[in-house]
Amino acid sequence: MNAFYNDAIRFIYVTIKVKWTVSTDLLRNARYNKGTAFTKDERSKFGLTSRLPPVVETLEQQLQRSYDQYKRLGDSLQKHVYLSDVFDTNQTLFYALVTRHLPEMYPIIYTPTESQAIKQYSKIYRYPNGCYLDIEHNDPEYMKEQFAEFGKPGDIQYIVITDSEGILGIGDQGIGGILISVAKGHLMTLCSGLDPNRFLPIVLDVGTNNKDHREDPKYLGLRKDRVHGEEYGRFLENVIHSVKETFPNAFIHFEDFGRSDAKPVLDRYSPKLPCFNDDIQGTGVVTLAAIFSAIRLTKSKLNEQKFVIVGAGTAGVGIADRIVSSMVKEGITREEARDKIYLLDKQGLILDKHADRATEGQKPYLKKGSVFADQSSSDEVDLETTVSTVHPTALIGVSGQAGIFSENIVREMSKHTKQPIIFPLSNPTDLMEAKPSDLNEWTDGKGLIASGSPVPPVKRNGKDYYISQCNNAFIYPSVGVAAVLSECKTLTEEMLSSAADGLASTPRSLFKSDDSLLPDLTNVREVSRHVKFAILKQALAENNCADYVPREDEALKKWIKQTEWNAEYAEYE
Ligand SMILES: O=C([O-])CC(=O)C(=O)O
Ligand SMILES: [Mg+2]
Repeated sequence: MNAFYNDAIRFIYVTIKVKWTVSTDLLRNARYNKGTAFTKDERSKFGLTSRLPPVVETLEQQLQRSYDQYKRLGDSLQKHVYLSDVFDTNQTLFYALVTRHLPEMYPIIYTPTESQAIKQYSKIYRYPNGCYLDIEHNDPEYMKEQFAEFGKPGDIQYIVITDSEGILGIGDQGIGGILISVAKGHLMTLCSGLDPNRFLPIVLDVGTNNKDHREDPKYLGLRKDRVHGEEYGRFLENVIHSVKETFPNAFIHFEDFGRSDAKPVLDRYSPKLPCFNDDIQGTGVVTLAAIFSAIRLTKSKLNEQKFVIVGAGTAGVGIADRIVSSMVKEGITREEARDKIYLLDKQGLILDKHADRATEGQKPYLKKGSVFADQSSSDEVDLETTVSTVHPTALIGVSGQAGIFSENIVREMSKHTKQPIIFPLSNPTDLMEAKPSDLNEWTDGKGLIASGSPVPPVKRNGKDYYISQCNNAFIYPSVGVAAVLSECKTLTEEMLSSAADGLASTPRSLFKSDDSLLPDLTNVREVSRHVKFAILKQALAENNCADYVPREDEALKKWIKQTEWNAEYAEYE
């Protein structure tokens, strides 16, 4: 009797406790929370009835309220914080809201507002955003335990890792870099349908040399000099090893690593496991796709172009390498292709005499200083001299130097080429190498312009010129999801080339206007299906693809669409 009584008490206690736990879990778990959209039945089943106002709403009604709240906010950073709160409380509502207002909210959750949020991370911090690994815990066993908190082996499919040294064009941001990993994940879902619950954002805190952060009493990361060299290498090796042990099928995306580590890290891991560097490969591929569109408009060939690339870091070298691969495919030698590309860093054109300071990635592009000896009064060859000597057909900026494409330079370039291709790609907006409206003016409307951050159309002489956004966001979500779907052993060069071809050959109906260089953001999901199709076809041709991937074109197209995650509420039993 006594035992029965005790059991009964325990039973009641456990039931209540379970109910209590479930209700708070459901409301506090952004993945499952539906807020006011929990049905009457669910409310009563999970003990939520008195925890919610009585009216049951649809997702549509919630979307309207959220959008009204969003509209009432003053500046972009406030809007960013608001959307982060929605994400942290109700993931379905977040993705449904941003999907509906993508062109408006994309610059808020991503570039350029993201850069303000990263700079101010420790000030605006409210809620942890992913996985934080610091170099003071440089132990693979510890790391595996931490990763296991985020899921079982099959749970995580896609991981974005940053070490925060080269965030956008704003450099070392320490712990705040977690938000670039988070933002990249949001776009994976919005643009290409990755299940957000299969995604893990990681920041590696190896210290920061950013004085502002180090001196900020609110700073949330390690207050020590950034670690480089062997210790850094061992730390990264432990991280990658532990990731692969815990989540063997996860694809790894490296983001915003510093210029000295980005390429060596990619070279170390890309032959061994499925991984990708967005700044080198993503920016390279999307820029090449925009170049393909531009030369289609100028009715010329890639091999007939001469490129001046300003900014010789990860993105600059990545773009140069991608152009070279395509030129080689068109039939010239690697050396001939490299001769057509002029790389400049902060000091100017990178010349043979700079071999000592050049990174491995820059070395193939060194130019003979003697060619410029007569043109330049100093030892260095600046951008103006390079442009007036070389007469480039394309000028690409990934320098982080606002305004470096000056009126003189652009007018000089325009004298020698009818439709100059000019891409100021530095992010965020205030770091662009020139304003698209100025470029349009200085080229008399003839310039084929694309920017890294979104800008409104340029209005001139009664005409609207749409400026395409040439941001890696047009490519990495498709590359990433295609790599996950294929379960490829490694991401090959040919798969990347097929991504550029896939993007450049998307149906013109998905572009804003005839002279747009890249498709319109509103159509990004549709565009991404074309790109994924191209990549998966290549993976199939290489036998680098799981057995379950359909072999036949129509079945493959259908399957790609079916695998996308959509922001809809599920019913709970
Ligand atoms: O995040 C972006 O907008 C593009 C990018 O990778 C960068 O600028 O580093
Ligand atoms: Mg980046």
